[in-house]
Amino acid sequence: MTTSFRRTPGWLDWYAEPSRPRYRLPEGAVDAHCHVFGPGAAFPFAPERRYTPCDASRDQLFALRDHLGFARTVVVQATCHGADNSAMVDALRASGGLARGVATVRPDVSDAELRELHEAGVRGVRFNFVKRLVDAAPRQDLRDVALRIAPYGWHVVVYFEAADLPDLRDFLLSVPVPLVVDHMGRPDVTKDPDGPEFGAFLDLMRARPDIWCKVTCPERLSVSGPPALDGERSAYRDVVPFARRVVEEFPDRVLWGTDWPHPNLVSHMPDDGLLVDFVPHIAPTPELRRKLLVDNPTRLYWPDAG
Ligand SMILES: O=C(O)c1cc(C(=O)O)oc(=O)c1
Repeated sequence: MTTSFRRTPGWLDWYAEPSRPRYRLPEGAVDAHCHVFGPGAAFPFAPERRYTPCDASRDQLFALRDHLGFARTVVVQATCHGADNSAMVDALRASGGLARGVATVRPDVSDAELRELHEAGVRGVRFNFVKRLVDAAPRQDLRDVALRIAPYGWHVVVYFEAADLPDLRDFLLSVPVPLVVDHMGRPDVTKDPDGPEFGAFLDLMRARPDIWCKVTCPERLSVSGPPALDGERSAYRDVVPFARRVVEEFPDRVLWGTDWPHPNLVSHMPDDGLLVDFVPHIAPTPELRRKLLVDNPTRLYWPDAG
């Protein structure tokens, strides 16, 4: 019996025919933030999910990787799969070592499960504080998880909104493993990049040398646009000052990714080829782009590759 899942009303499927980027990605470039969704018939979506996506399979993810010119992939567990990491692990196992993963685990996860996840290529866990996506786990549970994964050398990927940073800051700084912040902590880009809100995020980055930042998801944050559609090679201009600030101040601990298949977008679905052309606007030199796309993600996820 195959379970059929009905997409959340208004769901936007990923962009079917992405352009080729004009910007030619460097050798060894890593898409450091993307997901797989099911397919639902093989990997049912979690009952506690807050949305029901379209299918977005590992093979479709790898085809996009090759189309855009990435060499490697970091597959991040999507909240629609809860703590059932099987779709993500399946993608890692099918990748021939070209994909690493970030899992969602509960505090009672067994050591056998952690070892199996590590063997498959998982190198981190995700703590999600975005209220529309999950009921955030109690802080003590998250601390327990961090202690469980520390022996594996894993890090913690955190997803939060800028308004919640003041309340989260002390907890984040207490996590005893490296942190990787998704989507710059979702700044309000109508505010001043030199203002107190983004300043609080930059201060978090300055507080510890092992806090990394994904300068990702301009399509989620932009108010001004223009969208990465119809050949637009200079998209989401209001996000550029924020991302560029992070890249220039922390060049050795920034990462970039497509966020394909782009869950929960409502205004439009970006052409992933044009999204790649956003990168030169935020990393304006070849050296910064090599750090952002190759050196940093390789050091974090493939430390033995060198
Ligand atoms: O903003 C979002 O809706 C979103 C959701 C997820 C997820 O459901 O895992 O991941 C993301 O990176 C962003």
